[in-house]
Amino acid sequence: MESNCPPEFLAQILSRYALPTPTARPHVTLTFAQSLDAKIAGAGGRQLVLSGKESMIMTHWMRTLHDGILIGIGTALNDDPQLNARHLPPRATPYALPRPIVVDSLLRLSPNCKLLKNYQNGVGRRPWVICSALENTGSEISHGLTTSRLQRKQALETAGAKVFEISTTDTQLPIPSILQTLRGNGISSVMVEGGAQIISSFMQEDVVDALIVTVAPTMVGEAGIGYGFAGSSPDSVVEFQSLQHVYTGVFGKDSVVAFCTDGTKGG
Ligand SMILES: NC(=O)C1=CN([C@@H]2O[C@H](COP(=O)(O)OP(=O)(O)OC[C@H]3O[C@@H](n4cnc5c(N)ncnc54)[C@H](OP(=O)(O)O)[C@@H]3O)[C@@H](O)[C@H]2O)C=CC1
Ligand SMILES: Nc1nc(O)c(N)c(N[C@@H]2O[C@H](COP(=O)(O)O)[C@@H](O)[C@H]2O)n1
Repeated sequence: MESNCPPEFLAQILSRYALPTPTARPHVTLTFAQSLDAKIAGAGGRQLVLSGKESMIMTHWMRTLHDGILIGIGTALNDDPQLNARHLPPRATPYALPRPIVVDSLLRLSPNCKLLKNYQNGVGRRPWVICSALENTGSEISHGLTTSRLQRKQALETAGAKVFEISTTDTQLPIPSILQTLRGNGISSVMVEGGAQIISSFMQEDVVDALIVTVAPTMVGEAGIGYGFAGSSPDSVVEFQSLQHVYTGVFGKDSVVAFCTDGTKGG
């Protein structure tokens, strides 16, 4: 256990994983850092370091608790993240590293990204890429992709990625199918780190067992990137009935608030 994580926080979060894993999907922890005005990135998607040192360590510690860590291709392309636990203090027993999972319908991920470089250098788990089983030529052209779908798949596999194809008729990959694929391939717990569209989709599907939000004392402004919820309107709010507040704490300058389900949903 890391000293940066208060025992009551640990107890609440770890109790989620003591519950039986749902049969149809992994345990899902949705976590991100936001400003006071609920932005997770700057104008045009500029990556912001919102978390201070203490809450960032908490996030890295959380990463080690999960089998997988999932992001959308928007975050992968924008941030080129590593998704490891490098901010944790060194210790004799290596930390468990989560498997990076990128949701990427069209296979836009770069074979030169840090996730693949780290894997090639033996300092990261093999990344998994989840894509659509169907080609979408219109979208591929609009994203300026010049190589064929098969060429992109082969380039990613050559670089070390494992590619999973999911059937979909939608422009986006269905979250339940993604989760089912992960569960079927040995992932019992997944930490979803964003970005904006992925956060919105997971909230929309109501498949979140733990929601852990770092709130930094920062204002980003209206041009910043936030997440949304299609079911909400100016006249109504959407309540997550199954999420109960379990912890609020101070990590350096940030507040971290955690909600968990009672473990009865998920099938
Ligand atoms: N503060 C924080 O904690 C964090 C901030 N960020 C920030 O978020 C921003 C990126 O967010 P965003 O651009 O929204 O990108 P996302 O990382 O949310 O990826 C979105 C893309 O994922 C693909 N996708 C496929 N299926 C789905 C689905 N069911 N739901 C949602 N997306 C799906 C789509 O691309 P396609 O159709 O090509 O498959 C979509 O455009 C960056 O600026 C980053 O810095 C990111 C993480 C955490
Ligand atoms: N917890 C947290 N705080 C912030 O301020 C952030 N910007 C993020 N971003 C997420 O972390 C990823 C970067 O991870 P690495 O440092 O490369 O390991 C980034 O892509 C977002 O998913 N998170």
